Amino acid sequence: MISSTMAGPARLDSAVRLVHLTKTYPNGPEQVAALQGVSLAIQPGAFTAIMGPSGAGKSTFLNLAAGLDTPTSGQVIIGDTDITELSSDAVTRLRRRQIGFVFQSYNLIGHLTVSENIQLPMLLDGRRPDEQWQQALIDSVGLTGMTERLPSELSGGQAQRVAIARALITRPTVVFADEPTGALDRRTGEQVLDVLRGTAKRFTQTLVLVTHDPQVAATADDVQFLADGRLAGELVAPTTSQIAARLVELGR
Ligand SMILES: Nc1ncnc2c1ncn2[C@@H]1O[C@H](COP(=O)(O)OP(=O)(O)OP(=O)(O)O)[C@@H](O)[C@H]1O
Repeated sequence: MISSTMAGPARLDSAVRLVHLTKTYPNGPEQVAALQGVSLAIQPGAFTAIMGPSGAGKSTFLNLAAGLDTPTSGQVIIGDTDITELSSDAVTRLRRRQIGFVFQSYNLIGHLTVSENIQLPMLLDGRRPDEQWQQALIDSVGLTGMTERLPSELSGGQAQRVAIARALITRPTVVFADEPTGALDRRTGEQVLDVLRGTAKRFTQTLVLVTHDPQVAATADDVQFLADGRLAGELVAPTTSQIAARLVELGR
């Protein structure tokens, strides 16, 4: 699973490795230190939840780890590639091939059908979608028969299933999800989480998920806590109440 002590030099068996990662945002004349030296290694196939109080740096962590944003200093290593050494075009290519990202707000393209939305990452990468794989994904996330609908004709849960299929169409090695159940009611959120976790397991993908919800985090292999931009402990296979207690300590 994860260990912050595993984040030292060269470990090729990590799916994602962060080394002394920092991110500082300008805020008028001041600077906001959103991440302050985070080192972490995540093993292939692990399901890791990231938790912490509001403003702790969770989204920043995820955006940097997924190559959506660049760190102020430190390294992000996906497989055996240090993406902080790549050009932005090369990061985009690597992201399109190895990384899937699921946002809280689905981020579907309104005038494209379900099927077209799912195919988009392949088309943007100049590749033809594998029809068998696409159908397997559609069936796997429970969208059979809905492929010609527009996003406006979907419920929130269905829209998030489309976003999950879109994240997986490129067969990424790592899937990052930022509050993927945050906009859904509990029952729909649980179903969407089952889909995300189930597909990640079936296709041996590493899953890194930011959540505020202790029940969601309790389904992970382990939970990493962030507070004030720093790692603030780990719980392996925790219960919901252990997670809730830790969040209270951190002043959620
Ligand atoms: N683009 C930005 N410009 C300036 N400051 C930012 C920017 N993005 C994030 N921050 C600041 O960095 C810190 C960490 O933000 P981040 O969104 O990563 O926290 P979070 O743990 O995801 O919070 P939440 O749970 O509320 O979503 C906060 O103080 C935030 O205000």
